[in-house]
Amino acid sequence: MRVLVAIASTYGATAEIGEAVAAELRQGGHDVDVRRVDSVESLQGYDGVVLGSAVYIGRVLTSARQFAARLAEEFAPRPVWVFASGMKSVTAYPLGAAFTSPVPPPYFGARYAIFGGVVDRSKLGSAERSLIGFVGATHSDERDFDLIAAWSGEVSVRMNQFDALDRARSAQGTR
Ligand SMILES: Cc1cc2nc3c(=O)[nH]c(=O)nc-3n(C[C@H](O)[C@H](O)[C@H](O)COP(=O)(O)O)c2cc1C
Repeated sequence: MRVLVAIASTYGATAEIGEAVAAELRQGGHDVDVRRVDSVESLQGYDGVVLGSAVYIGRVLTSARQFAARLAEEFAPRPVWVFASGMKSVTAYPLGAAFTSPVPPPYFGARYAIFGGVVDRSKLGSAERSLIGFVGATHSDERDFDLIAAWSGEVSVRMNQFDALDRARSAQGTR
């Protein structure tokens, strides 16, 4: 499957998670591009999408929501997987199907995997530094790349199932 990993990231932690997801999908035989959400003008040429965003003050980034809204019509026929990176409500292993299945819109409305992210105080301004205590996020790197690989591996298998179904439908002329 030709896959777009579209990322909304302020300080780069989620972008690096996106690269790790892409590496695992490539291992599964998929052809993958990782791009910032703002730079994607169309989903033409992609069979599926992984959308990942950082969480700030209890919400995924506006750019991720805008991306989903802006290309809503193009998303419709494509399977979409969603993850977030944050320091709270991190999804535990083992991952259930609810976390590894493609999701319908609105993309951050249903259940989705939340991976531990990064808070690097040295990159933050004074307002953000005072906010991290308020939201309960602490200075650390909580990314679990084994968990991210496990999630991506399951997503990769599901993508292959979609691909097989798509081919079968095309062969029968029902697509
Ligand atoms: C000001 C600020 C607010 C944050 N608010 C939340 C939050 O509400 N919930 C959460 O889980 N993580 C929160 N985080 C943690 C970020 O989601 C985490 O650092 C994320 O990995 C950052 O990704 P990025 O480097 O791609 O921007 C916050 C971090 C900062 C700096």
